Amino acid sequence: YQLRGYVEKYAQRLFGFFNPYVQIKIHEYTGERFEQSEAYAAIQTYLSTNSSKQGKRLKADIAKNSKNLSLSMDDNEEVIDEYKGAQFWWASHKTMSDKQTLSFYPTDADDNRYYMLTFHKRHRGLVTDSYMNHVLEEGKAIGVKNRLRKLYTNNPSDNWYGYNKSVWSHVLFRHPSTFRTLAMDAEKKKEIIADLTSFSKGRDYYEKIGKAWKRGYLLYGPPGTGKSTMIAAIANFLDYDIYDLELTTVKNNTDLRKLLIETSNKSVIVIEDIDCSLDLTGQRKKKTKEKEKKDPIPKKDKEGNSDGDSKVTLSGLLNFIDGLWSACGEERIIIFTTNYKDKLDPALVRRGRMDKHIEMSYCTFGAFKVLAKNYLDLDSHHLFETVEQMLEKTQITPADVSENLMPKTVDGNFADVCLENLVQALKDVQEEARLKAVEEAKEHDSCTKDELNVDAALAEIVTKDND
Ligand SMILES: Nc1ncnc2c1ncn2[C@@H]1O[C@H](COP(=O)(O)OP(=O)(O)OP(=O)(O)O)[C@@H](O)[C@H]1O
Ligand SMILES: [Mg+2]
Repeated sequence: YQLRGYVEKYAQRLFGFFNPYVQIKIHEYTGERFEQSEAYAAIQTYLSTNSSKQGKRLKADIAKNSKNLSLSMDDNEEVIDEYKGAQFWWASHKTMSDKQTLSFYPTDADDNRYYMLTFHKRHRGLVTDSYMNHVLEEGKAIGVKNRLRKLYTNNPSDNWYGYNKSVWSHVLFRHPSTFRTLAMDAEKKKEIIADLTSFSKGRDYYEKIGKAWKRGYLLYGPPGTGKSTMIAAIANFLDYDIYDLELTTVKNNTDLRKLLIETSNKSVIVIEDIDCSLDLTGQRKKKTKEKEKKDPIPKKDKEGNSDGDSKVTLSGLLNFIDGLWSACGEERIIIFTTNYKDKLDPALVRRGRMDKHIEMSYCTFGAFKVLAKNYLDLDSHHLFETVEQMLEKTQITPADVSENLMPKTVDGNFADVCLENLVQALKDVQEEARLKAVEEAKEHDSCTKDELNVDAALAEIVTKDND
């Protein structure tokens, strides 16, 4: 053995002297952990694009968390990669382990796979400076594109230490909403898409300006105007995971922070109906304390629990979004939705926390045209003009419009029927609004009359008193 060791050592030295090539080995499993090394996985995905074109013997498999069948090199195959004019040879090898022991947990780790990168020694600088990073980043990016996306929800804080230890649980995220199907004015849509695109490509920019790579969106508008639909469209557009945070089940600020830490990069963190989730209308903490002083018995919340149930405070939430901890990940979008923007504390929606405020409005003609195209495959119709005129004066949500555009009968030309239904619905809404306005006017009238009466009565009393 000793002799063999010596011979190998010197033979390699001699060989190295004449051999102009450098080799780098990347093992599949490293160290004690039986977990595939990140570098190996990234290289595998990177090479899969190359090897599926060049390789003759390939392996097909569905990798963990991936939606596509991926092809990779079989053992002892080789592919050539080119980068900045230099050539790189990648080969996949396997060494059988010479351990004679039986393992309790037979894993793939027993036969050691590795990639061998070979390149000319004049490219050594290129490899250490940029090629390796290029391979890893590209590989990771392809991996992210191929992965199955997930929709997470937070487990109630109470369950974290029991049987189910994780703070988030997930299902696969499949929502068909896209920006194409989202009903909205074309201009506004374009602006949002541009904003998202520049965000997702903004790694260097955010680093340059010294800001954490995250962005806050506030979506506000009446129910049924497409806020949730927009969130799904954003996640689909950027290929991000979604974390749907249910604030009412988070016990306190520390737990909130823990949830934040456990989120992955490239994700959308959503808090829906932020105005209902917390008593954020109470402004900052000081004011609630003042209230408590006046009102020493703890108030009960909607479910009848006493105040101690969720102790997430406004300041806790502010820190969640924009505090020091919020920078512990990157490429994250935080979205709040609300029906009443004015109810929210200004500190919560200031720029930097909620960078972009998007109003989801009642259906406009532009939005209607998208719906008509989606639902009825129509670009124009003689009723469009009527609809346009009516939409200008009517407040109807895209949800109501789309309901009317769904065919309910099979007979007849259903585009005509649907549009007629819609016009009728618009008329109904207008009539309803008119009646409401009349009623309000009446009420207002009687109120002012009552006030006048009270004033007169008071005046009478005062004069009597004076007398
Ligand atoms: N802008 C829109 N584009 C396309 N579909 C829409 C749009 N707005 C609403 N819809 C349709 O109406 C339904 C309700 O929309 P959504 O759930 O997004 O409303 P929301 O604004 O989140 O309401 P809420 O405030 O009650 O949560 C969706 O199923 C969707 O199909
Ligand atoms: Mg919603």
